[in-house]
Amino acid sequence: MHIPKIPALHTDKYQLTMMYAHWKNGSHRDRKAFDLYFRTLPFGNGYTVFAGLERAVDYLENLHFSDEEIHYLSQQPENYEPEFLEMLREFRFTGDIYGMREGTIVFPNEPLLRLEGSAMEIQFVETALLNFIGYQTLIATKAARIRTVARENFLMEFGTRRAQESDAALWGTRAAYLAGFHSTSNVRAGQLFGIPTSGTHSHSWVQDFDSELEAFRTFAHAFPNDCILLVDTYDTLKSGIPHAIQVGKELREQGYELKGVRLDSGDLAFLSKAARQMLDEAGFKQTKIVASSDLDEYTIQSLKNQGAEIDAWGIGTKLITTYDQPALGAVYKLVAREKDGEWQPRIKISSNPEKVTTPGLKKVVRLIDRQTEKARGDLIMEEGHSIDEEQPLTLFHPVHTYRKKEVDQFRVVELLRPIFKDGKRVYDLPSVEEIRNYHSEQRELFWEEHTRLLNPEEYHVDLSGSLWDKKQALLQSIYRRIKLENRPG
Ligand SMILES: Nc1ncnc2c1ncn2[C@@H]1O[C@H](COP(=O)(O)OP(=O)(O)OP(=O)(O)O)[C@@H](O)[C@H]1O
Ligand SMILES: O=P(O)(O)OC[C@H]1O[C@H](OP(=O)(O)OP(=O)(O)O)[C@H](O)[C@@H]1O
Ligand SMILES: O=C(O)c1cccnc1
Repeated sequence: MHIPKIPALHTDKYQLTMMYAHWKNGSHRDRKAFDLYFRTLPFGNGYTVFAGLERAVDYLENLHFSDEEIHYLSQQPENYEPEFLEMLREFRFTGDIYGMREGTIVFPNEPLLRLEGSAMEIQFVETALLNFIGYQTLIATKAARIRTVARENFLMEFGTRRAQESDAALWGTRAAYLAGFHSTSNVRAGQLFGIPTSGTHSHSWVQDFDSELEAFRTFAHAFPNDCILLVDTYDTLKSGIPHAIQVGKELREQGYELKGVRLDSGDLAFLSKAARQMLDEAGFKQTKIVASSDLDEYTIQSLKNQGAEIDAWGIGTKLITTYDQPALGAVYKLVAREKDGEWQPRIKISSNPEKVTTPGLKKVVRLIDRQTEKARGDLIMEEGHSIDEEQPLTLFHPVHTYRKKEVDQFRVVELLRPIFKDGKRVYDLPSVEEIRNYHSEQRELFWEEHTRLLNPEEYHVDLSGSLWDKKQALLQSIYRRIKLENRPG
C-alpha cells in the first residue's frame, strides 16, 4: 500500500516563524500541551463522528524536512540561520499524543487529540492535523446523517469527480465508509483501504450506441452477473425500463439475473414507483432500483416520505463537498506549558464564554448507564483524576451551570487513548472495517433523541467540578493581573 507522504512544508508559514523565534530564544525544547477540538456541531446535527486519525498518524510518523524543502527555506527572505536549517534536518516528531479512536461519536469542546511535546514540534503540526481531522470528521458526520435516513438501504459513495481534489476524494470516501456507507466508486480507495467498490455505467455508454437496447445488451454481455443499467438517458418509463426488462429476460435465459436499474433524473419518487411496478409485473422482483442525482439526507428523507421504491443510493457532490457546511472549524489551543518540571495550565479568554479555553491536561470519559447501556453524558476532567462508579454524580453545564443532571449506576469509559509516546506510535491502527464496526457500536450507545436529524437533544458534555473550579480560579487571577497592570501610576 503506497500513499504519498505529506511534506513537512504542508503547514502555515507562522508555524515555521514561531519555531524559528523559539529557536532564537532558546525555548524550542520547552514542553507544551495542546488540545485539538471543535466548538460547534455541524449541519445542526447532535454529534460528530471522529475521523482522520490514521492520516494524522501517518503524517507524524513520517514528519521530516527533505533536502529540497530545506533548500527552499534557505532561499527565503527570512534568512533563517544555517544552524537552524541544519537542526531541521534532524527534526522528527518526538512528543506524546492521546487521541480518540476513529469512529467515536464526539461532541464540542472534547479534546479529540491531546498533544504534549517540545514547543518546536507541537506548534508546528497544528495546521496539518486540523486539515486532516477537520475535513474527515465533517465528511464522516455527513455520511452518518445520510446513513440515519437511508436506514437499511445500500449507500454508494460517488463523489470523486466532484471532490475538492484527489486527497479529498480518497480520504473523504474512507470517512464516508467508516460512518456507514457500503461502497465507493473510487477504485484507489478500494485498493488502499479495502473498501468495497461498486458502480453502474454512464449516460455516454448509452449515447454511444445506435440504440439503448444495444447499449444495454453489450453491457450485460460484459457483466452478466453484476449488471445495473442506467435507464434515464432517453425516456425512463417508455424506453429505459422496457429495454432493461428485455435485457433482463435475455440474461435470465443465460442463467443470470438483472441486478438493478439506476435512475439519475426526473421525479425519483414517481419514476421509482412506476419502475418497480413494471419490473415486478415482468417478473423482476429481485431487480434493485438505484437512485442518484444530487442526493443528500433531505432528499432521501423526502423520497422515503413519498413512498419511493429505492433500494440503493449513489451519493456524490453533497456528501464529498459537505455542501451545506464546508468546514468544521476545529481548533488547536495551548492548554499548558511546563515550567520547572511542572505543568502550568494556560487559558485563552474570549468575550464569548463558549470560546474560553479549558486549561490543563485533560481526559474525556463517557458515562454509560449500566441498565440501558446508553450514554448518559461525557465528562472532561483533569488527567490523573478518576470517578467513583459506585457514587452518584452531578453533572452541570460548564457555561449554564444551573443546568444539572444526576447520574448513578454508570460505568466509565475513557475516550482518549495513548497514540504516541516519545514520538513512537504505541497504538495499533485498526482496519477501516474494524473502525466501521466500532462506529456502529458507538451509534448503539446513543438514544435517538441525540441522533435524530432535526433539532436533536443536546447531549451532556460537562466539566468535572474540580476542573471547572480551576478554570474559574485561573480566569480570576488573570482578571486581577490585568486590573493591577492598568492601575494608574
Ligand atoms: N420526488 C422528489 N422529491 C424531492 N426531490 C426530488 C424528487 N425527485 C428528484 N428530486 C431531487 O430534485 C433535484 C432535481 O434536480 P434537477 O433539477 O437538476 O433535475 P434532474 O431531474 O436531475 O435533471 P437533469 O439531470 O436532466 O438535469 C435532485 O436533487 C433530485 O435528487
Ligand atoms: O449527483 P451526485 O450526487 O453528485 O452523484 C454523482 C453524479 O455523477 C454522475 O453524473 P454525471 O453527469 O457526472 O455523469 P453521467 O453522465 O455518468 O451521469 C452520476 O450520474 C451522478 O448523477
Ligand atoms: O457507478 C456509477 O454509477 C457512478 C459513479 C460515479 C459517479 N456517478 C455514477
